Amino acid sequence: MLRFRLLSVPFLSPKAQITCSSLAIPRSRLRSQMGSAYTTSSHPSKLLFRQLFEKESSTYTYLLADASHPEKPALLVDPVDKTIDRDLSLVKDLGLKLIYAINTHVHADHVTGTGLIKSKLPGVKSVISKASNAKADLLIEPGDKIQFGDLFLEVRATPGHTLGCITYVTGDGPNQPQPRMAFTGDALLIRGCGRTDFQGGSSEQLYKSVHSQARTFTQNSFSYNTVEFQVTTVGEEMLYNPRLTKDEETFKNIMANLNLSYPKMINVAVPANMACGFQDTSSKMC
Ligand SMILES: N[C@@H](CCC(=O)N[C@@H](CSS)C(=O)NCC(=O)O)C(=O)O
Ligand SMILES: [Fe+2]
Repeated sequence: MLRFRLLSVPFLSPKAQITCSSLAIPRSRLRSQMGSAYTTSSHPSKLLFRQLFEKESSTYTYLLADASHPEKPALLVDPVDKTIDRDLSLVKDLGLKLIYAINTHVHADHVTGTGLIKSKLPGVKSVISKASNAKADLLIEPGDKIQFGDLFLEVRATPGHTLGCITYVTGDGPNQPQPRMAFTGDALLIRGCGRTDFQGGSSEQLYKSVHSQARTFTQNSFSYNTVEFQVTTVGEEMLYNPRLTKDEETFKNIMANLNLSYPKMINVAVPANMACGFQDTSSKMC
């Protein structure tokens, strides 16, 4: 049974909103796309969804909003410092009200934009897991529910890539988008998974957390991550993922022998991301 703790934000009405957009879309086309709700089945969906790319780190940010709500509340998942102006410009163009800037984890490959967003839009709340030990306005825990308009994201624990990694999952129930969408950060990648040799990483935890969460989804639920453009499904990964389809011991052996070089930003990004991306970690803005 999931424990839901509703996060309250003073200016947010009981209904919430989300929206997303790709950088590749010329600004002139954005307004015309705004009216088309993201829908993947005959089930009516109010979710607008955009995937945004940051080319230096090759990472993705997701913008989600409840387009049917009068205030069009929105949130950004894994914003990058370098692309904040672009993201906020898009939020403005689409007539959205950004209420949350959320991280899946303390990233090693880019500096988060959550602090910069707060400095430009003081009403926005930064969000990260309590278990990450990072600073944010809202320190979420598994079972929490992040409401935006009539839509919400569930908070699921998927630790193992780093300490306190979270997967955010679109809500279940009437008027929630179907199939469900999971924002997995770097926990589950397409035919891969996050490495486990960073802060708080554990191949045992990653294996267990991804498998236990996967069992709670239908096979056609979507999985979006921070480092790959395409979407995959939970069912596809449970069948074809070359790491996670192995038994746990084989998985641990694979993960112990990846021999990957470290991301070039790691020594800057990890300390800054403990405080919303600020180099001055005593900043009051986080
Ligand atoms: N040398 C690469 C390193 C890329 C890398 O470490 N990617 C991370 C996700 S970003 S924290 C990862 O977990 N990769 C898993 C994998 O199997 O590749 C670089 O410099 O970018
Ligand atoms: Fe990562």
